[in-house]
Amino acid sequence: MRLDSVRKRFGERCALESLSLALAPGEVYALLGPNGAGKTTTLNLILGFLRPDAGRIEVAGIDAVADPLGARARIAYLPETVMLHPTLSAIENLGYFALLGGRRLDDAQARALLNEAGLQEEAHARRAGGYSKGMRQKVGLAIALAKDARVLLLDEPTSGLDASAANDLSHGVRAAAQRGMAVLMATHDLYRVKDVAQRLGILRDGRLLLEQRTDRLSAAQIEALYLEQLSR
Ligand SMILES: Nc1ncnc2c1ncn2[C@@H]1O[C@H](COP(=O)(O)OP(=O)(O)OP(=O)(O)O)[C@@H](O)[C@H]1O
Repeated sequence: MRLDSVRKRFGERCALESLSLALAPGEVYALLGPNGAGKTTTLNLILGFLRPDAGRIEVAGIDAVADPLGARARIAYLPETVMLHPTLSAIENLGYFALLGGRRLDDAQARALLNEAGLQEEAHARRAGGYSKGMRQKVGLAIALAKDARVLLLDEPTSGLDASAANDLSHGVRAAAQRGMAVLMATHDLYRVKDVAQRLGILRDGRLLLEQRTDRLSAAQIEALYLEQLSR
């Protein structure tokens, strides 16, 4: 997936100014930035919910501006808040949403995906109405994995989750990358970036200030780098 010199304005306000990003299959990229930096706008442009004013967006070789539906068919998306049918179980929710996407799952396939996304076995057949936010996010990730997409987009996937749920979800995100998906994750969770992502980018006022590999950085160094960039 790649973005080349993408610009997006809302009236006078410039949400993105010449943003270029390239992600390889199997790579997890953490997009960091303060509120209003342009992270959600970036995801909405890739999803085709917004049109750029300038620049190119390519998803799995498809021009996402000219063919947003074609691109979206190759994208799985996990929003910050996952909506599930409260009276259906995780297995039933997953089966329902996978079917909407054209894929019929049997019970074993559904359970395997829920395990991969980190949802504990005892919750698989329970009604989703009683789930915590972390459990709903995990079902959302399983739904995303079921789509067999080339690109996975996540918007603040661990916001509001406890450490254990956030850790399980991070594990599921890595599993998605191991399947060969290019994963772009907008996040404020600086301490988890190193565990999940191979690269990070820091966005502020619609500009990418810095891109860096995470392997040689500690979590504390990532936080220091972030704060230093934002104080400039
Ligand atoms: N539909 C819209 N109409 C007008 N302005 C918008 C719209 N969507 C976003 N913006 C503006 O564009 C800028 C980028 O917003 P965006 O939501 O992409 O930031 P963000 O990095 O996702 O922030 P957060 O961390 O709070 O989710 C902000 O200044 C925002 O007010």
